[in-house]
Amino acid sequence: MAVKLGANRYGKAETRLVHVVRDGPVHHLKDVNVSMSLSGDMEAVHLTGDNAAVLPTDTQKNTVYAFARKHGVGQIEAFAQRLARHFVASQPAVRHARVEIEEYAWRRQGPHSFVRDGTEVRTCLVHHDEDGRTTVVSGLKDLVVLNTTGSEFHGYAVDEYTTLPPTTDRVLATAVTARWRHDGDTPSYATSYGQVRQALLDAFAHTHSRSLQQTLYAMGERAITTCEGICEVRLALPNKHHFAVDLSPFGLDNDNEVFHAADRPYGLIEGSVLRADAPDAGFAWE
Ligand SMILES: O=c1[nH]c(=O)c2[nH]c(=O)[nH]c2[nH]1
Repeated sequence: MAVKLGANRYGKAETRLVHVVRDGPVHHLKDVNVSMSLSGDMEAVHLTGDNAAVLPTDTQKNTVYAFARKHGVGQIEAFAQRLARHFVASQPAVRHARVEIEEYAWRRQGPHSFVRDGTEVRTCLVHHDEDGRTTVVSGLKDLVVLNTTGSEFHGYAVDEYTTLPPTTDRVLATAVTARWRHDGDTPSYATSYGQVRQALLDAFAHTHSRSLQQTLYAMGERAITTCEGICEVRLALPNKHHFAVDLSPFGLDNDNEVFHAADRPYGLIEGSVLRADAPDAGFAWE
């Protein structure tokens, strides 16, 4: 039977880097998790055990630390591009690099004191290939938001297994995972991040929701129409259900005041919102 090698990539996953910039008595902190995958002419290592084309994943990890020392970290999108370009430019067998970074936020408490800022995580995904094509996707995850009213869900399809009561007033809560694709030059990834995050929050807070799907579209639309340089937003919104507790056994009413915050199962609403003339995504999301 004829067998051949299919798609493959390799790299160091989850290099945890904490970088302290000592600016006199005032220190600055970056806390990131870097994962990379390299691909290219890797037939020999798989088929014959010839490792000549393989830059060890251990070296990749060392490069992350060395680059932090030499160039600093800065915006994660820029750090990821520096790493991706380095591997494609310096290793003849490497034709494509994929670098994914998560950044954990620390809020300043003093000149050298910090407190972890909630659960929210900033993310990026960068691809760079030997033809000089670079794609940049920025994002965030675990941004937890909740509206205590302004959310309805009724008029849905019904069959013999439907028991969900329609509602015109419910709690709407989710942990936002959002990723947005840049097309063209984004002058400042820091500014862009703040703008998109705010657009997502504004749309969540100010949309009178008839479904989480409608809220998802409003969030993506707000980001695309108000933030320069992004052409597509992908969102994943778990519906963190809040069920009003039946307090009638205790002779108590419950007018949407006491809820059971259910953990699982949860509805998972996912979708992409694009500028109508968005260019082809190529390998950006891979
Ligand atoms: O906003 C919602 N969308 C759904 O698709 C759905 N399904 C469900 O049971 N509750 C909800 N809520």
